[in-house]
Amino acid sequence: MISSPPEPRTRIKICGLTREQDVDAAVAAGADAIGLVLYPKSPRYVTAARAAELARRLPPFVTPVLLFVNAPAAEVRAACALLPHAMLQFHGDETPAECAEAAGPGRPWLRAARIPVDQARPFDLVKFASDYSQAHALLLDAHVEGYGGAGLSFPWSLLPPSVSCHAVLSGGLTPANVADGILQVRPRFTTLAVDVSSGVESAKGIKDAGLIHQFIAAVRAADVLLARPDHALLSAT
Ligand SMILES: O=C(O)c1ccccc1NCC(=O)[C@H](O)[C@H](O)COP(=O)(O)O
Repeated sequence: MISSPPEPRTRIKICGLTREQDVDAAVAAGADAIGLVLYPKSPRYVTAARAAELARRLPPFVTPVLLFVNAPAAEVRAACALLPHAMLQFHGDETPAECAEAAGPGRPWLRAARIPVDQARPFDLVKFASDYSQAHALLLDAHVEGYGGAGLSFPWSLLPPSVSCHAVLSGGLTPANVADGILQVRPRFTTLAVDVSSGVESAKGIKDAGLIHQFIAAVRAADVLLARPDHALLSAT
């Protein structure tokens, strides 16, 4: 059971960056983390060397996150050697033991929980959180072909009322729906961050600085609402 004080602001990860100007735009807008996709089948793929080049632009306290899909542990370790401060995101079918082995001791990792968009297919998130209890947080994403980054949401209402873990809401978030997502989902978890890729893009792997700013402004607006003592009433109406 994790017990943390309430988060004053929602942390934000912008995922799938491939260009210097997009890293700079994410930082300028106030992102807490950037995601670099080390999955060769992704249209947002970057090599580990390119990821390290992009991550060198980051100021202190903005975290690079390396995303893998079913990569061998040796490949993960080799990338970590180039980006010693990176966090990891396992977004495939990795077991808890495979995640722990690839990350090695002391390096924090996120595990994607790929939640069916079809309401008829049950997904036991409480059991998943227990199975992946060594994860720093669960990243809640829609179960899509190609593993992720498809811009599709899962039905947030299907999430259990209470799960004792840190969570990152993702999957089809946009400047228009992220505030609603935070209001609906944050009360169910120990803390909640958000993650976006497609919703701030003009094309796959090409981010739009204006959309990144709009997305982060919408998150901040949700934070202001959540800080109000009557926020439960507001989100119910
Ligand atoms: O971005 C990809 O191409 C990708 C490929 C394989 C696995 C995961 C991938 N991306 C993950 C993400 O960008 C996010 O963590 C998440 O899926 C949200 O993506 P989006 O729905 O596009 O906002």
